[in-house]
Amino acid sequence: MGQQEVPTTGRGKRRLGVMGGTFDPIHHGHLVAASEVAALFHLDEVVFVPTGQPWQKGHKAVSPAEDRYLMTVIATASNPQFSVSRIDIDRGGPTYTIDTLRDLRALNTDSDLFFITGADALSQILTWRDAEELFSLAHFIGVTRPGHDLTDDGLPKGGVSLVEVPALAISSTDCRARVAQGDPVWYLVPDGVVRYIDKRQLYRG
Ligand SMILES: Nc1ncnc2c1ncn2[C@@H]1O[C@H](COP(=O)(O)OP(=O)(O)OP(=O)(O)O)[C@@H](O)[C@H]1O
Ligand SMILES: O=C(O)c1ccc[n+]([C@@H]2O[C@H](COP(=O)([O-])O)[C@@H](O)[C@H]2O)c1
Repeated sequence: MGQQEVPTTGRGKRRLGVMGGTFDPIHHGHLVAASEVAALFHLDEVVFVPTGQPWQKGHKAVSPAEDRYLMTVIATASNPQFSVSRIDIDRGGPTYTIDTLRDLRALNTDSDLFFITGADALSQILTWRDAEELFSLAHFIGVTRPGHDLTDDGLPKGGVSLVEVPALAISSTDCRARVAQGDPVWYLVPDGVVRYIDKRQLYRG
């Protein structure tokens, strides 16, 4: 892992990383994964795409999309390689990565796409809508995450790379629980996100 061959890009094409997530809230696990993959895969940019309605999290209450979007903007603003897209929020309805990738390809005809996903999400990918078509739209990069096995079993050969990233045992679930209990989330999420959670009184239960 980490030493895998970097897939080549079409001639003259930009290399655009895509980091999808519910980001409720965005934390340093997300940011380190994106930064590490950007360096290893020579990406020109990583676009963070907050979900509109994450249909597989349907049983859990999710914060308003605008709050998740703004926290993602705050967290990524200082990195010139990072940007944030509203496409999944503005499309409306449940979020499917097949739509994310189709839309991003249409908007970025000069780019090859690299979809970044943690080990937990990668292990669920065959349950996603139109799973078999996903791999024709982007190269998938699975990253290690503490507590989860990283494997490409059952996934198309050549469609997925597996990468070891610095282990950060941080989850949005844990951040929300900490805020609800009055515990600090300093240094688990960027400072501006701590301030935003406080200002908007998110996760107070
Ligand atoms: N600590 C981490 N290390 C590596 N990848 C991560 C980490 N946390 C999240 N990811 C990956 O980032 C993407 C978006 O994750 P998401 O926004 O659902 O965060 P989460 O912490 O898993 O949230 P929740 O706890 O609410 O389920 C997913 O592909 C997920 O696997
Ligand atoms: O396409 C799907 O059916 C699908 C199902 C579950 C998750 N995803 C995507 O996986 C990414 C991480 O999702 P989540 O719910 O773990 O925050 C995000 O980009 C989601 O849109 C996609």
